Amino acid sequence: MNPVIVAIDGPSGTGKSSTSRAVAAELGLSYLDTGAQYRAITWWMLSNGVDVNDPGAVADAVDKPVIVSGTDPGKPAISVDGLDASGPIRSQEVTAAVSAVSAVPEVRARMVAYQRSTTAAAPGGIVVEGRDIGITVLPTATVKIFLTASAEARAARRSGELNGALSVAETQDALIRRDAADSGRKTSPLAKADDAIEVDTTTLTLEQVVERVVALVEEKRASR
Ligand SMILES: Nc1ncnc2c1ncn2[C@@H]1O[C@H](COP(=O)(O)OP(=O)(O)OP(=O)(O)O)[C@@H](O)[C@H]1O
Ligand SMILES: Nc1ccn([C@@H]2O[C@H](COP(=O)(O)O)[C@@H](O)[C@H]2O)c(=O)n1
Repeated sequence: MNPVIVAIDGPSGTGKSSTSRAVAAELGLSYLDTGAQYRAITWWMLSNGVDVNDPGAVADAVDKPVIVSGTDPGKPAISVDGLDASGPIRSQEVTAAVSAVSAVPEVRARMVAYQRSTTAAAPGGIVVEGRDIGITVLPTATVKIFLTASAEARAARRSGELNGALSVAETQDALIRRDAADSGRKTSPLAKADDAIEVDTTTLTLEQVVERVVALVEEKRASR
């Protein structure tokens, strides 16, 4: 039987990473965080003096960094040129620049090829999370989920994580700006696939979301 491939997309802060890791762990699947890859290439561009607002300069440098993603849901890992990048890719500087870098078509082409080869190399199946997985990266995924949540709920969740570095209102503005950039770009924008199942997480606990997604995957597995 073909391996189970689960695509989880949605706007920022809807719970994609937390849900995807827990679902993969529960079902014994691999896990791929594609947002971490776009963050990693952005971190490399910033660290190497590339103007992230110049698409030509970003495209010229696209093949230079060596980015390697781990696929163990219990131990998410990402390295750039052999260095652990899991901390620096979460900085505010990277978060503010990532939408500009990820809009560059050459960046997307490189990342999508890597995401597809990682999926093909996961014999037991995989959960892949991002913005364009269901439509562009893995259009034949076994199950497609699109997570949503109100802007207020997402901002409250995120600002709790940032230990007060930004107010809830500032966090909400930043999330809305990033979603607008990600939804508005020409190449492979953030969007829900027609055959994706939408799960609104606003009033659900993480455990409830995981339970729902696991049930949807099990249902699909049983009907194959
Ligand atoms: N259903 C939920 N209820 C409450 N908090 C949640 C829920 N799901 C996730 N969270 C919390 O919200 C925060 C954001 O979750 P997570 O990083 O999984 O979202 P994301 O969609 O991957 O975000 P981004 O796209 O910005 O990387 C985390 O602190 C997480 O623990
Ligand atoms: N499939 C994807 C995944 C992510 N992006 C871009 O990366 C940014 C960071 O993603 P996080 O999930 O870590 O917040 C996101 O804002 C997008 O710009 C993407 O383009 N495609």
